Amino acid sequence: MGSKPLFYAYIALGSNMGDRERFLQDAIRQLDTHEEIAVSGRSGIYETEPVGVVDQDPFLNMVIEVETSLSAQALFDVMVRIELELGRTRELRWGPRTLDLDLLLYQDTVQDDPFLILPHPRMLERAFVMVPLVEVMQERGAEQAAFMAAHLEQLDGKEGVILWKKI
Ligand SMILES: Nc1ncnc2c1ncn2[C@@H]1O[C@H](COP(=O)(O)OP(=O)(O)OP(=O)(O)O)[C@@H](O)[C@H]1O
Ligand SMILES: Nc1nc2c(c(=O)[nH]1)N=C(CO)CN2
Repeated sequence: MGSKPLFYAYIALGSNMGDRERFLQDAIRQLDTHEEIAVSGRSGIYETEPVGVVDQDPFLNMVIEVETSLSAQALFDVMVRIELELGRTRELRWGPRTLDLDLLLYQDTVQDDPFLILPHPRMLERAFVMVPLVEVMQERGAEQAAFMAAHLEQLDGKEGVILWKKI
């Protein structure tokens, strides 16, 4: 990534259609292949109950940490392109999807552009995001790990209950 400054970001991945694990692994590989993105940490993969539209198959969810020289918007653009390439269907909000990529955090950026809100506006309510996020942050010794862990305790598994940790 040359001599450009590097930024940290956390990305949530979810899939509940087709070969779910394959979609997650392919998305990670595509992100890591980008010359300005390096995947620097990953959580385990969790199977979780669907939140929102509950009458759908369980999800696999995980969170990765990336180092990037891209801006938040440029990183998000890459994520959207990967979602489209891996064939995500977008018919129903909170409905089934082959691959969903959400940008949770980009450094300590706070912004409310409706196309890219940071931190992700619903992350603190979702066990399927917070459990793997805390796991990867603690592993990486990230600055905000303790803050996120405190939020996780308050969550008490209300939304997106973890069914089991797969890997
Ligand atoms: N931090 C963010 N990460 C991902 N999408 C975001 C973010 N901030 C705003 N958005 C916007 O949210 C919109 C809806 O995203 P998406 O289709 O992934 O929703 P969803 O996955 O069904 O639900 P949710 O947003 O609750 O996860 C997109 O148009 C996207 O631009
Ligand atoms: N368990 C779980 N439920 C969801 C998920 C998800 O990733 N995991 N994604 C949704 C749309 O963002 C809606 N509901």
